[in-house]
Parts: sequence; structure tokens; C-alpha cells
Amino acid sequence: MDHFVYRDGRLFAEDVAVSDLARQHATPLYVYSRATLERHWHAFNDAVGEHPHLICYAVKANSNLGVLSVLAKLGSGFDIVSAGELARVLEAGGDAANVVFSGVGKKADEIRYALQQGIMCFNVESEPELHRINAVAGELGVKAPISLRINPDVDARTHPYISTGLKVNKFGIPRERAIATYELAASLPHIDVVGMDCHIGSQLTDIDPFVDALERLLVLIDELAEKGITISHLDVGGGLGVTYNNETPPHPREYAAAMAEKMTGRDDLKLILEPGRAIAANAGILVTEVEFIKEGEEKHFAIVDAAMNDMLRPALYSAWQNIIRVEQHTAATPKVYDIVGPVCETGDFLGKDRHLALAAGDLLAVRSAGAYGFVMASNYNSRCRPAEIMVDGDQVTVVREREILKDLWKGEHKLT
Ligand SMILES: Cc1ncc(COP(=O)(O)O)c(C=O)c1O
Ligand SMILES: N[C@@H](CCCC[NH3+])C(=O)O
Repeated sequence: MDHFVYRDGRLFAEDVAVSDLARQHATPLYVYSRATLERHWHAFNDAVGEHPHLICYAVKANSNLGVLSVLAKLGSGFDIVSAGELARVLEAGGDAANVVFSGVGKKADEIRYALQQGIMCFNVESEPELHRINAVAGELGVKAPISLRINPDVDARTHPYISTGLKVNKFGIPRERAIATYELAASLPHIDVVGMDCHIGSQLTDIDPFVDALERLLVLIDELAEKGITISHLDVGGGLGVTYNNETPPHPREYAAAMAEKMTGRDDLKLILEPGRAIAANAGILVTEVEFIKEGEEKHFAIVDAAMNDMLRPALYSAWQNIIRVEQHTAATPKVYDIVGPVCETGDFLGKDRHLALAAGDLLAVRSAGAYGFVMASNYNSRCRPAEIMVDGDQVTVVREREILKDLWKGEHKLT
């Protein structure tokens, strides 16, 4: 069941009319649905079934405190890539003991903070990082729990910018060096080897590369055991895609069940999944207002008040996001529009060649905007970043206020 639906020609987020939200909170505006977040998280968690497991939501997809707090209340774990993300998880009520720390460039300060908070595990991406973690843990007089992120060299068949599991990618430790690196880790005094990890890319729409990667890692785990190194968890990363247009990714249930099935007979190996997009993308929309209709020589443009600084995916990856009217009724004539923002870049568009009936003042919703939407927003062109709102039934919470840049115009804040 979708929680962004039309009723009597008006788009609703759960039980609240999106046009009412836009009027009250101004546009551009991100709107999230609590029920959708919960449903997606449960789809993963329930499908794994009895096998010991933990869903570690990838915070980078959407680190809004309201979103994190919904997931923390469900007992979710979290996959983080910075100290900032850890601070957000803790602020939202998440448990450090359920946090895995990924990323190729962890700084010593970040490692120290994560150790002090007692995270579950560092997903280590290189030998120098291993030495750095060992040194910081030594200073603190503790042992750092680690897993190695292995690059399984499988083709995720996704956009080249978001494929991470190939030899040419900067991520992980090559399969060929895995055993030697584990032996190094096991020899370091302040390292505790607890797991193995991989993440092969994002927006995958096929199940085969996931299964392939998992099988390759299980072979490695058995080889490791023969060398006397036993681990207690296998983290297969995130990456499950969603439907933006006509993609047909497996359902989270199907994906999680397939992963769990491969773990049959290995009850001492906890399965960790790190979904981000598949939990958050379709739990959010970006609402924007048409400022002007501009007739070009060869194109019709709808200039809207959201831009690439609010939603970067179309500009960065030529990503296609569905754009729909917030109120279906209109007297306008349908035309083929480029939906563009006010930023001074030719690449500033939310959608191209969209068949829509539009007039100035109309509200539009960019769908599937809950993941890699606000988190990739910037202040480019000194624009304010949008407010973010959580809807729960008929309840509305402003979880992030619009920035105060507007107050600059009134002279109420000093520029720094
Ligand atoms: C290590 C790691 N885990 C999890 C994710 C989440 O990926 P996705 O949002 O595609 O599920 C990412 C991003 O691709 C990642 O780099
Ligand atoms: N930001 C990307 C995905 C990157 C995944 C993170 N490793 C997107 O919008 O699709």
C-alpha cells in the first residue's frame, strides 16, 4: 500500500493533503511518511526470518533525525560513514552497539569517537586504515571490533558512478589479498576480528550479483576458518534498487529471503543488511511550486522553486524521477515540459520532456525523493535548503526547519 495517494484529485501524504502542507510550510519542501518507512524496514527484517540478523539502515540515504528516530524505535541498526552520522544516530535514540562504520577515509578523531561510543564494528577498507584503527584503539587501551570490506569483483550492472564492487573501484580489499589482510588484522594487538563485509553498488535491479557476492564471501569465510580465524557476522551491504520509472527490482522481501536462504546451516554467522534507498526513497516526496511557464524557441519550460541544490540526482546521474501534479484538476492544456530550477546551470533540471498540464502557481511532487534527496542538498547559489516534514497519520512534525538564510535579507543575521 502506497502512503502517497490521490483522494478526490488531491495528493495525500498518509492522511494529510500535500497542498495544505505546502501552504503552511512553503516550498520547496520534503515530506516523509512514517508508515512507509516502517513498512519497508519490516519487509527486510521479517523476510530474513529466524536466521540471526540485523538490519543496519544506511544513514547516508536520509539522515533526518525524524527518519532515524522512527527506525531506532523499531530496533534498527545503522550503517554510518562519518562521525557526524554517528552523532545523528545517537541523537535520534539509536544504539551505538548496533552501528557499523563504513567508508574508505575514516579520520583518527572519528575512530576515537566511535570507539568511545562503543560501536559494533568498523568495516575496514584498507591495510593503512587497519593500522590507524589499531593505533587509536591502543591509545584508548581497548580492542577495536573490525570486519574487512572485501571487494568481490562482481558487476552490479548499475550506473558507473554508483557501482562499488569492481576491481577498478576505490572500495574494499581485493579478494586476492583478503586472507593476508585478515592474518595481518588478527596479529594486531588492538584489533578484534569479528566479521566480513561487502557492498557492491547501489540501485541494483537484479538479484544475481547479490547472490554471487554472498557466495564468494562464504567461500572466503570457509578458507579463513581453515586458517583458524573465525568470524561471527557477514555483512552483505545495501544496494537494492527501487522503481523510479520502469525498473523492476526484486521486492525487499524476495531479496532478504534469498540472502537468508544462502546462510542456511550457518547459524553462528549473523547476517547484516545495510539497505538505504529501498527503505527511504519511496517514503518521501519533494514538493515544489511552478514559478513561471516560459516558452523557449524549441521547448516549453516550467521553472519551479526547487533546483539541483535541493535534489541533485537528475543533474548528477541524469536520474529519472517521477514528477506528478499535487492537485489533479487543472484547466491548463497538457504540453511537453522541461521542469527546471532557478540555479544558473544548464544541468539544473528535475525532469526533461514531461507531459504535464501546468500553470504558474501549480504544485508538483517529485516522487521517490526520500533517499539521496535532502542529504545531497547544498546551499549552491546561496539558496536555503528546504524544510523537512514527517507525516504520521494525520499528525505532522517539522523535523527540520527551513534554514535561516531568509533572515539574512532582513538583516537579522550577520554573514560569516
Ligand atoms: C557501504 C554502503 N552500505 C550501504 C549503502 C546503501 O546503499 P543503498 O542506498 O543503495 O541501499 C551504501 C551506498 O551505496 C554503501 O556505500
Ligand atoms: N547518491 C546516489 C547513491 C550513492 C550510494 C551511496 N554509496 C544516488 O542518489 O543514487
